[in-house]
Amino acid sequence: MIESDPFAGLRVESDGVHVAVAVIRDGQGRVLIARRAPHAHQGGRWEFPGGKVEPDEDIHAALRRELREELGIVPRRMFPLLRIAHRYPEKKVLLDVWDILAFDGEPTGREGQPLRWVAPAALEEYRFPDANNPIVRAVRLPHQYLISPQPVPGAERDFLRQLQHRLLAGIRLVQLRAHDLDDDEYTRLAEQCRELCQRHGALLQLNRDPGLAAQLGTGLHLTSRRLNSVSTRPALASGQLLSASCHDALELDRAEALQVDFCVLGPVERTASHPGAEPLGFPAFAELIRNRPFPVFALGGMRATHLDIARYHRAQGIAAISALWSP
Ligand SMILES: Nc1nc2c([nH]c(=O)n2[C@H]2C[C@H](O)[C@@H](COP(=O)(O)OP(=O)(O)OP(=O)(O)O)O2)c(=O)[nH]1
Ligand SMILES: [Mg+2]
Repeated sequence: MIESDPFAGLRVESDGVHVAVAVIRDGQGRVLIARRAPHAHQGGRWEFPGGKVEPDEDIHAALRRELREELGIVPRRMFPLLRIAHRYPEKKVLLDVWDILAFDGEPTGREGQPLRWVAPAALEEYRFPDANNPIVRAVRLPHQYLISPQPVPGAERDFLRQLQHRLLAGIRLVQLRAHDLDDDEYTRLAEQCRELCQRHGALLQLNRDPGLAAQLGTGLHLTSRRLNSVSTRPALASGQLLSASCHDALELDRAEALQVDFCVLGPVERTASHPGAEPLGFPAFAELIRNRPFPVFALGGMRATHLDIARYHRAQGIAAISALWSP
């Protein structure tokens, strides 16, 4: 079954060339890439399969046709991933990127193009067109972002034990949110979390001053207040991700200006942790993240069962405290 797009039927508002792009995954989580013909636009670079949407097509028809023509497969289950408007010196494109989770057939390079199945972490080794950077980032991120509850001072061991359980259960992206700890307590706990996360191949985002993340070599998560107060992107080494909390279009604009690697946006649903906040709902969430060149997680009242509806609305996935900490 093909998941429909909440924006299907809407004509593309960009004046760029609308391109259907497929992130095709196999059972091991590897992603299929192809090498563009030498004389094509962006020739010789690696790409995610796809091509231009014809004037009489919607995005699903274009994906089905391109995947049949280029690879000989039929997509069965897909979610929208990102839409990226990018201006090359010679042309503008709007990459409409879809995650293909199930398909029929065995992909072959039907136009003679070399194909490769690549682990997400190895995508960095390939040269893609410049517009593809957000796609590579989204492919490498998981679909669940665990935000820690406030650790009780003195009960750090219980906290770390629970974090380990969650990592063993498959959590791969964690934010240490602990505003109640003083700087020394936070730093000690952050070092222990970093070690645990490293051991499980998970990414850790520190929600503290930027210097600590730089010093410990972790990612950095900006609260919306910090997002609004920093004027330049905090210095982090490559591979250390910058994320931010956003509530509205202005904060998403700021995040975009700082070139964040990903965001959370909410509250999408009513949530016990912020009872006064008016929820956005998924349609407004989808409208706010439309054409943002970075992955966005839905936050606020999310449970694991919201994952499909969130992804249907083009979220990277869900972010949550209690539902992911003690499900
Ligand atoms: N398919 C694909 N196109 C990309 C990617 N990144 C990127 O910038 N593009 C650009 C390059 C091209 O300008 C445009 C896609 O055009 P295309 O050459 O694949 O179009 P097509 O399959 O319809 O082929 P044709 O009709 O031009 O022969 O989008 C990507 O990852 N995959
Ligand atoms: Mg193509």
